[in-house]
Amino acid sequence: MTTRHVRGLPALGRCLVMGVVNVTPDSFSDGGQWFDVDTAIRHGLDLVREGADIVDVGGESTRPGAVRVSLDEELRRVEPVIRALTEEGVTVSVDTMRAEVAEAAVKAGAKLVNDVSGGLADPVMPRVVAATGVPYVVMHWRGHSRDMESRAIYADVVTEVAEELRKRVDSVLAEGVREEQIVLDPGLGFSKQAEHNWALLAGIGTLNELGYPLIIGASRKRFLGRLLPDADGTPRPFSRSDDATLAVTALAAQAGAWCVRVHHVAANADAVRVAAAWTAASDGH
Ligand SMILES: Nc1nc2ncc(COP(=O)(O)O)nc2c(=O)[nH]1
Repeated sequence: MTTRHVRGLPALGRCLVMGVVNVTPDSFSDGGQWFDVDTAIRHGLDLVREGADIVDVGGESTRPGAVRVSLDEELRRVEPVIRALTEEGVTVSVDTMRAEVAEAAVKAGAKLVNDVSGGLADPVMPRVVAATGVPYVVMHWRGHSRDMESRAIYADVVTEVAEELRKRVDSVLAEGVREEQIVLDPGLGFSKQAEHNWALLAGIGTLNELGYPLIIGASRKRFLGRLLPDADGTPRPFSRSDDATLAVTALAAQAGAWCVRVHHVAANADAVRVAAAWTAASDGH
């Protein structure tokens, strides 16, 4: 699945690396660092130099408990960054749940719409994505940040997430989105407890059986910190979770992820190449 081509996006025979530029004051893992437009643009270019194949630009924090920003504020944050990075030849995705932001982002040059709500937050989104024709990330989601944790209840998380993603795919296809536009994402950390995230990572093969490219977004998330607590039991902070992210990247790439969404690009760009070399050698046997 890692070599699957998604229209308008690089096809490199390996898992792609999507670098994150959160133009927000409050994202959980890097809130505020790239809130200034010029800083965000420079950071996006740095990520490409580090090896990012795609730069994901988001203007609204999706961390648990986050309060939504206005449409105008989200547009103000992302549009200039997307336009400037596109003008520099960068392949840009827009991380948004809003159809109007997605439409403006594609007009500014975005080549992929990354919708953490999978079309549930804004019912107009699938029609807008259908009209633009760009690839569309349908992520598994069970509600907005403010109360997503109350919905983290599963009897069999892999089966249920796969089934709910299948339903979202059917719904967006019915709105005119084409099969070849769809990319799926299990939504690690979104209405999931740590054990659910690990089960979904172990279930990448099952999720791939849905038949669509898969993005994995584990970078710096809390379940990694909880796995690696400090001596006093304190979960490792996100700022020191890049090494654990790297291990997930290599394993996810080898398990068949189409793309990983990460903050620290350079090391993860190495990890996907290691996974590709290892897979190529094992395929040779
Ligand atoms: N497709 C996709 N998009 C996402 N956007 C934001 C976050 C939250 O993490 P961040 O605040 O560090 O960006 N996670 C995902 C994810 O897992 N998958």
